[in-house]
Amino acid sequence: MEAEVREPGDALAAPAGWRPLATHPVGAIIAHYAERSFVAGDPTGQGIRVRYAWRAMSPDEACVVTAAEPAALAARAWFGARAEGPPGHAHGGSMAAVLDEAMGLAVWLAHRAAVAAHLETDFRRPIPLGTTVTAETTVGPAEGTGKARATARLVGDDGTVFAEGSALFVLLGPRHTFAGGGA
Ligand SMILES: CCCCCCCC(=O)SCCNC(=O)CCNC(=O)[C@H](O)C(C)(C)COP(=O)(O)OP(=O)(O)OC[C@H]1O[C@@H](n2cnc3c(N)ncnc32)[C@H](O)[C@@H]1OP(=O)(O)O
Repeated sequence: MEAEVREPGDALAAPAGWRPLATHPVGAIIAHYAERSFVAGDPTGQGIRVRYAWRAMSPDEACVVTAAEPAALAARAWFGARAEGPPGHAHGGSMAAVLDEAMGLAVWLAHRAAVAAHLETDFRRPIPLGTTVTAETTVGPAEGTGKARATARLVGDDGTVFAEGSALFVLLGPRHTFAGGGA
């Protein structure tokens, strides 16, 4: 039997100073993919609900990237009964999945479409089911032949850091085969 879990209500709304991802010219395209994804693609389900947001960045912010109009990406994420791992708490895989997708989409927004090549996660505190957290991301500049590093953390509304992630993304080019696909 699934645990009784508090619904997020308005808690998934963009934080103050942030706007829904679909209102950003590039973000609108990215949001289209997020709507289909395993992580954010079930906005009313009992697993993970994720809503992305962006804000403009000033050129002197630490994680400035190469986009013409630098933008930061964050997410509000809620963990429901189907995201359960330890009793009453979020599964580590669900936390890592939120970190992975938030970092990935932040790289898409800063650079271009990319896939994770290497992902690390530190789990700092268990997330009680029914909790809404903010996924904060940073993205570094493009490196080498086309890769970028990103970080993300899941932060509670009281400032609790539940998990931290870092990842290397490979920026997709003509030699890659990720467009389309499926059976
Ligand atoms: C809604 C949208 C979702 C957003 C996405 C969310 C993120 C995801 O979950 S993506 C899905 C999970 N990821 C995958 O399935 C990727 C599977 N892996 C692959 O397809 C390939 O290994 C791929 C594309 C990452 C790299 O392949 P390829 O481009 O041939 O790599 P390659 O040329 O060897 O390496 C490119 C660079 O990356 C580096 N690199 C590649 N893999 C790694 C790795 N695991 N660790 C460290 N460095 C690596 C290489 O050293 C090289 O560096 P440099 O440019 O300095 O020489």
